[in-house]
Amino acid sequence: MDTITIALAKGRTADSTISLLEEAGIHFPDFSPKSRKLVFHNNDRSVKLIFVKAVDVPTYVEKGAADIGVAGKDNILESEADVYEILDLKIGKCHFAVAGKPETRLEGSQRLTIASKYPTVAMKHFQKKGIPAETIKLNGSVELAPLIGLADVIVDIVETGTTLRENGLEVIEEIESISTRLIVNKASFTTRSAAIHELINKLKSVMER
Ligand SMILES: Nc1ncnc2c1ncn2[C@@H]1O[C@H](COP(=O)(O)OP(=O)(O)OP(=O)(O)O)[C@@H](O)[C@H]1O
Ligand SMILES: O=P(O)(O)OC[C@H]1O[C@H](OP(=O)(O)OP(=O)(O)O)[C@H](O)[C@@H]1O
Repeated sequence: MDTITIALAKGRTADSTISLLEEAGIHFPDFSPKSRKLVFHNNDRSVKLIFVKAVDVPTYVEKGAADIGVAGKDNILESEADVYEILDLKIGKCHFAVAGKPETRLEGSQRLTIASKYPTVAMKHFQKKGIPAETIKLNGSVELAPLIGLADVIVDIVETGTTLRENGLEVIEEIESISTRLIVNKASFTTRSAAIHELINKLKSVMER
């Protein structure tokens, strides 16, 4: 039997994604949220689940190491991976925003320095606005950058707004909504069409409930 490989983001969206797959009738008996195991099979071994860093999911799918991926729209946009985005799983909801100190103005600046875990998204956004900008890539705690003068503003994920608020920052501009998406490798979409569509349809019917 042909096995479909799904790359799933470790981290905060993993448990909800597993629950969704279980609701769709795809069970992983060995899975436990605390486990350090990275590879799981479903009961009939038709689906293999691999756990990868959230940021790496689009790469695994683009390169064909996984047929399907479950990743945040943030990482899909940042990677610019050449994959099909098929389904919005409506989990991990948040949005991209430009944020900074309350007095910060974007317009009229000579050249903005933007700190972000998402430099490609940030640069594209400011290019579209016609505002000269340079990016500094950070890997976390991005909210620190405007506070200590490393950058004028940040482009980051905002969910509840707590992290911004507790650091005296504000949303200056919302960029776009983020949620977890199902992506598919372009070759697999053709060569494994039946198995992939079966899985997509199972997930769709759970989403419609
Ligand atoms: N505060 C948040 N609220 C809701 N969804 C979020 C939030 N932060 C991130 N996400 C979504 O969840 C996905 C996984 O986030 P998670 O924090 O687990 O991974 P990460 O940002 O790569 O962190 P780490 O570097 O610690 O592994 C992100 O790609 C994004 O789509
Ligand atoms: O609006 P909120 O609900 O406060 O959520 C937003 C925060 O969550 C994410 O950080 P994460 O927890 O992944 O930490 P890190 O990127 O700083 O490591 C994001 O980068 C923000 O800092």
